[in-house]
Amino acid sequence: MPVRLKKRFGQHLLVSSGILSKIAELANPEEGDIFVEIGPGTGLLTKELLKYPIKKLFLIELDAEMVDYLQKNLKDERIVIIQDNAVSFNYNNLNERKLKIIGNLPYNVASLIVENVIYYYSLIPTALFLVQKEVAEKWLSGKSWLSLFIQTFYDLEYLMTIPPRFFKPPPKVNSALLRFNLLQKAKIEDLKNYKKFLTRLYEGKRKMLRKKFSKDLFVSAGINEFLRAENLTLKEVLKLYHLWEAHHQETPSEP
Ligand SMILES: C[S@@+](CC[C@H](N)C(=O)[O-])C[C@H]1O[C@@H](n2cnc3c(N)ncnc32)[C@H](O)[C@@H]1O
Repeated sequence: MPVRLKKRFGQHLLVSSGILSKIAELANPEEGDIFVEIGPGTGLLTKELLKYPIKKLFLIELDAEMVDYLQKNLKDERIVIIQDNAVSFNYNNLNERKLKIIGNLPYNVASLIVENVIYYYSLIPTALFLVQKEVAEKWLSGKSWLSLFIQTFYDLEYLMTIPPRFFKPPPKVNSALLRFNLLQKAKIEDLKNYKKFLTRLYEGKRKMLRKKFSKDLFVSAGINEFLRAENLTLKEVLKLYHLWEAHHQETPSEP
């Protein structure tokens, strides 16, 4: 029985077999790999991945009806189906040391799902995500808190654009496939604190830096306090964060 597709779960299934097999290939599945697929839906991409000699494939799907469909239709001893929310999923609970992630993400919560993945970066050397093209461009831009948060840990590669006609039902927008490659050096220990700093820095992007943190912070970092967050490089943001973290500078300067 076919499954009823639900808008609230962002269910736009990728139905082009050529593109599905290309995406699986681009995920670079190797013998012995442990994969996690976020939002497997009816399992079309899942089946492509299972053609490779991977060791295990965890499927995280929120929709109970899809979970039921997968349980009945996908028979492979390497899969573990988990009904859970990828926005808050705890990857440590899988008890694996290394996970490769793949997902044609539900567009309404793609940013939240990716933010959650970043908290587990030390487990995840690489990830492949299909998202709304505009969202991919935002993550690549280096001009939003999440873009900086992602790029602190991962190098992003834009792999391809996929037009609406390859999905069922077709979304209104183009989609983009992005690869995340873990950067060698992790530079941050307290990611929640880093998020707190970044969201404050990028909130009201047009505001000058001096409105957001104490002037001393910018003097210590040698960064012009009259600049705006969107003008900063990742290196400068990290410099500011480490100084802020060390000195707990909280108060913005006087106007
Ligand atoms: C865009 S569809 C992709 C389906 C399939 N992978 C494909 O490529 O055809 C997104 C899938 O994510 C599931 N989903 C939506 N929100 C979710 C969440 N918060 N956590 C996990 N899965 C979710 C939807 O039910 C749906 O199956």
